[in-house]
Amino acid sequence: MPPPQAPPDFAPLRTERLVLRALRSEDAAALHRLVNDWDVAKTLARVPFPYPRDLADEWIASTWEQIAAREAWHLAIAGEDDALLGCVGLTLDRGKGSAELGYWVGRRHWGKGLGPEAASRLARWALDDLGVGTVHASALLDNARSVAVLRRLGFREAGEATQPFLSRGGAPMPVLLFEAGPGDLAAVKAAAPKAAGPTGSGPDTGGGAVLLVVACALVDPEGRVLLARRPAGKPMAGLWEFPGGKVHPGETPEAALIRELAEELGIGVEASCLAPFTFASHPHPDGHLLMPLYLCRRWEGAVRAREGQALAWVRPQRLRDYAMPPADKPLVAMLRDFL
Ligand SMILES: Nc1nc2c([nH]c(=O)n2[C@H]2C[C@H](O)[C@@H](COP(=O)(O)OP(=O)(O)OP(=O)(O)O)O2)c(=O)[nH]1
Repeated sequence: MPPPQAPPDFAPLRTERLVLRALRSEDAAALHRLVNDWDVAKTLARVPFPYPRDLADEWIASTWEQIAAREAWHLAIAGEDDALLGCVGLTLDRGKGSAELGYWVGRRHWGKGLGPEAASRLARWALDDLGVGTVHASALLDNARSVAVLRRLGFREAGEATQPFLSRGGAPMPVLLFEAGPGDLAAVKAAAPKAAGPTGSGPDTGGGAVLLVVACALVDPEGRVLLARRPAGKPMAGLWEFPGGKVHPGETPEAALIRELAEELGIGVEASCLAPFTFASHPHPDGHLLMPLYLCRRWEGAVRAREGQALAWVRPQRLRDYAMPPADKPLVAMLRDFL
């Protein structure tokens, strides 16, 4: 049978913000641009780096064959405007009645939870519509963010393994294995704050989940405080904030902050150098924000913007010149008095 020349007739899967559809020939240039990026490729076992442009065309055609043969569903993650944001894939193991799930999202679209949103939709489709009993997934052992995402989706840890990574020239890399059955993912559906939407968990109802975010005022030897600007595409983009982020399930606030400071600023911080200072408690679209703020004057390495965010070292008296989220207002006043 000649290979298919056009995308198969696959009924797209939809999520709140995304469409998961068959890849098209026109996606090749965007796919190449997004995946030919070391920060994306390094976490993927089956993607070479650098990624040749021709491979994008070949890969897209091969996904059509796999869908037609009902062997694998490698789909485009598309936004509301149909633009390609990343890919999510499912490979069936008919013999075992299971499927392997994987996904990646282009760097410029990170930080919005798009990968987990796509992955959980495709995993549910595998369990509900394809009828597999187990969905497997894996993450590099040192990729704390991916590991936390899989746990948050409801995946259970199922051991460790070593897997060759094409992106690293075939080098064997330690990975954590995960699996989920129908019950696991159903539980996540109920627990995911974003899936509940603003109606069920609105800030003023008092019934919403508490969103635990940790933040840090890094203070340099001149007494200036570091602010970071929220990048375009994130909620509250353009506002200045204290570096930090959400506490993942199973993490302590200190561990979460150490992880965020390493990811965002490339610095190493000891838990003993994080001094609890105060906290913010404020309504938030995803529930109710509870944000401990730590002070830190000692860290390892030079602060640099690892996620393309603007950074500013600001004298306490000038903090009020920077537009910040409403939750931060009382924190700024306390810092000004204290420093
Ligand atoms: N880091 C930080 N977040 C703040 C501050 N003030 C404030 O309202 N927030 C809010 C903004 C966000 O809604 C939330 C932090 O979530 P985030 O999306 O930045 O967290 P994250 O880095 O874990 O990102 P992601 O994985 O969800 O993309 O807390 C602040 O000073 N620092």
